[in-house]
Amino acid sequence: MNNNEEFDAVVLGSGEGGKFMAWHLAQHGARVAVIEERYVGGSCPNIACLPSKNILHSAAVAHTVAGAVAFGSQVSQYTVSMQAIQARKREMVDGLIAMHQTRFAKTGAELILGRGRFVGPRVIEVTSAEKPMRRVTAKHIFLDLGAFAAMPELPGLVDAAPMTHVELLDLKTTPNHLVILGGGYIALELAQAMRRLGSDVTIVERTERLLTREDPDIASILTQVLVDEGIEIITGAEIASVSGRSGARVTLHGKKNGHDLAVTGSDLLVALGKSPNTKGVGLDIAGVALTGTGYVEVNDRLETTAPGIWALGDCAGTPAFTHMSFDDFRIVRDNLAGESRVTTGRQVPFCLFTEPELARVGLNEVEAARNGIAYRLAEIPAAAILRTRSTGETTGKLKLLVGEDDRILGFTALCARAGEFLPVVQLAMANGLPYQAVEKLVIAHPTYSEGLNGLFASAMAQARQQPPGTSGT
Ligand SMILES: Cc1cc2nc3c(=O)[nH]c(=O)nc-3n(C[C@H](O)[C@H](O)[C@H](O)COP(=O)(O)OP(=O)(O)OC[C@H]3O[C@@H](n4cnc5c(N)ncnc54)[C@H](O)[C@@H]3O)c2cc1C
Ligand SMILES: NC(=O)c1ccc[n+]([C@@H]2O[C@H](COP(=O)([O-])OP(=O)(O)OC[C@H]3O[C@@H](n4cnc5c(N)ncnc54)[C@H](O)[C@@H]3O)[C@@H](O)[C@H]2O)c1
Repeated sequence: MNNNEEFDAVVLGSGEGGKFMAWHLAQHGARVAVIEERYVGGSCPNIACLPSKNILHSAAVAHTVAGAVAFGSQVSQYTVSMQAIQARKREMVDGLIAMHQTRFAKTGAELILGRGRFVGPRVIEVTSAEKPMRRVTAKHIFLDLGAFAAMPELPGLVDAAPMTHVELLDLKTTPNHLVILGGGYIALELAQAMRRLGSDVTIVERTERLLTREDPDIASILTQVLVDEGIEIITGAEIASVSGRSGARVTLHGKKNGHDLAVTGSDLLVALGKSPNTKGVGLDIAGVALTGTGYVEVNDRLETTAPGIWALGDCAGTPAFTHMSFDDFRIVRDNLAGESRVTTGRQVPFCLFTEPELARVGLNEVEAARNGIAYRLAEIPAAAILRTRSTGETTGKLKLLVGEDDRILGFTALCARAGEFLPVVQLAMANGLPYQAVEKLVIAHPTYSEGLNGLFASAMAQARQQPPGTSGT
């Protein structure tokens, strides 16, 4: 006789994919438990997407106030209160947690707060400081363990007590001079926000330019925007050690172009990508294999090496976006219902929430060239979107890659509200529509997405003059 509590399904980690799986199964009558160590609803609402966008918005407001005179409003004096910014963010996060708790209660999925660890092939032990230990078991187990900020083994880094995004998003005061190690998503979004909130900011990136996966023209426009806002950007930096302490005075030491480099600031944020939360979970006991980089090994149906155990989201090596973890849920849900859905070939749209935003789906020029794919290129400046003339947001451009068969290969938007352009293009791509279908849409004037008419019309005009494969191939 054992004390294992028997469920139909157990979800380990309450992130995006996991919570939707739990709610879905519970709504359909299954007895479901969700084990969550710390963040009800996962990292997105607590310490990642939404808190960061909340603070980015406060920073955008500060930026608007600072530049109000250009819009005809004279603001004689303003101050930024990080305390007030944090209070607004906290209120949002508390509301999101309450929303999640309500949904757990409504669906009947039991939320068990504590850390889960396999102690048998299908048995998970849940421990917490407050509650007695529990052991749960189920026929179906879903892993949604997420990831944490990667920390390289640099001499002096641990002693410098650097911030990750978690601490930075909880700051009660603005740093005098924030140094950011890494120049990816987190760095660019938070560099612009903290600069707008009053900090000096230096980005220190290893590659030769920012945004190496994006086309050079796109990367260079956004880089210039950040520089114009007063952000110092050091690329091609090989950092070897760290001295001092974040919160007081901290220095990165290394080389750039063979010369010594030392970057000193008051505070250090490390934003060098993520590592999966797969250690100490007893996955070996469950028969769940890991990849060489520590992610849960899954096939393209998101099945792990242990029968009856699936993995979703960041921990499964899914592109690290909330919407991709959500799509993992839909794939597993449909496969459980007898469909045959795979992750291979799905769209991976993304949006970097700087101002202007950078959004993309499908190929850009760099990738098309790398893969030897013939394309026609159309592009228009953001200033051709007439709405941007009225708001003063004329920086950026839109780019469209069209294949030999007139299908859309990829779309990049660097402009105000860029992320909002994606679904229309995605729908056309997903349904294999020729690009002319988007050109024919009647789009309300003067919306930002009216720019799609201009971009796609430009592709048609070029097609008349230029046969496919002559641009960029
Ligand atoms: C600062 C920042 C901003 C971001 N902004 C965006 C954005 O704008 N758009 C976007 O799409 N993506 C964004 N992301 C990425 C996005 O947050 C992640 O890709 C997404 O949250 C991953 O979701 P997930 O389902 O994999 O798991 P998570 O949301 O990471 O959830 C995993 C959960 O599992 C729990 N857990 C782990 N191990 C255990 C255990 N042993 N026992 C119990 N519980 C456990 C964790 O506490 C966590 O709550 C951002 C990330 C960061 C850091
Ligand atoms: N808007 C969004 O969707 C959004 C926002 C934030 C984060 N995220 C997700 O979170 C993930 C993690 O974000 P991130 O910014 O930590 O990672 P990232 O992978 O986006 O960027 C890491 C950067 O660090 C650089 N780097 C690596 N090692 C270095 C070193 N030793 N010295 C200097 N630079 C170095 C890399 O070249 C890269 O530019 C992202 O990949 C993304 O999927 C998404």
